Amino acid sequence: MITSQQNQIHTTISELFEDSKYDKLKIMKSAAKSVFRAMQPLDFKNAYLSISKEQGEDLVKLITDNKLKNSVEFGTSFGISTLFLAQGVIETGGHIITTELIESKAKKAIENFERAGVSELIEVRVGDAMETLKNHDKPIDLLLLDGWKDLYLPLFQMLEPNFHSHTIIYVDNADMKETKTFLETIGENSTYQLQPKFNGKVVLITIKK
Ligand SMILES: C[S@@+](CC[C@H](N)C(=O)[O-])C[C@H]1O[C@@H](n2cnc3c(N)ncnc32)[C@H](O)[C@@H]1O
Repeated sequence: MITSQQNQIHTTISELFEDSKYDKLKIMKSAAKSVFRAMQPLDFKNAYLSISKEQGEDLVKLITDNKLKNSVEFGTSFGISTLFLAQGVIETGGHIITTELIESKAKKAIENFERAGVSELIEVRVGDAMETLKNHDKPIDLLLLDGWKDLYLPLFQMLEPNFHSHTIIYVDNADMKETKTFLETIGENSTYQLQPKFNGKVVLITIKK
């Protein structure tokens, strides 16, 4: 049963990666439009901006190796990373809360989760993560940060009461300027340890034992 479900997820992920090959062009067009102002999520309403296949496979391993169940994701986009999370939590008996600001993206992601047969594992919250996750009061085993970088710190601080000794925070785009500032702040806190991966594109934050 799990195998056929895994195949269905795998097929959907492959189709989405195929569709995402036009992302570079879309990103360039959006960047050109926003020369005179900071780029905003809406500028990328048609772009996947997804994690790589290698990162996704690594996330699945991280979940299964550490038996992570309760996952929270900031930044769903069209759902590629969420589907990798689903591949992991199917094995551990867990589930996912994911949140996306742009309604049309969330809608498409929900369709993709249905197509992959994993809707029952995923709760999609549409809106600003600072609102949709505001009253979260359940233990978080895995937090995936992959939304707008200026929110990494406030969101981390807001969700911190839900962390426990085995929580893993997966920080994507760790090499971006704003993320580096966030990581410097977290690095000053003796509670946490930071482990770079993928040549610094990703950093894992864990609780010091
Ligand atoms: C890098 S993309 C996420 C890619 C996705 N995790 C993947 O790998 O397939 C970032 C997403 O975060 C969303 N986002 C930006 N600000 C947000 C906010 N305040 N709350 C929720 N989502 C937000 C953007 O609309 C965008 O779709």
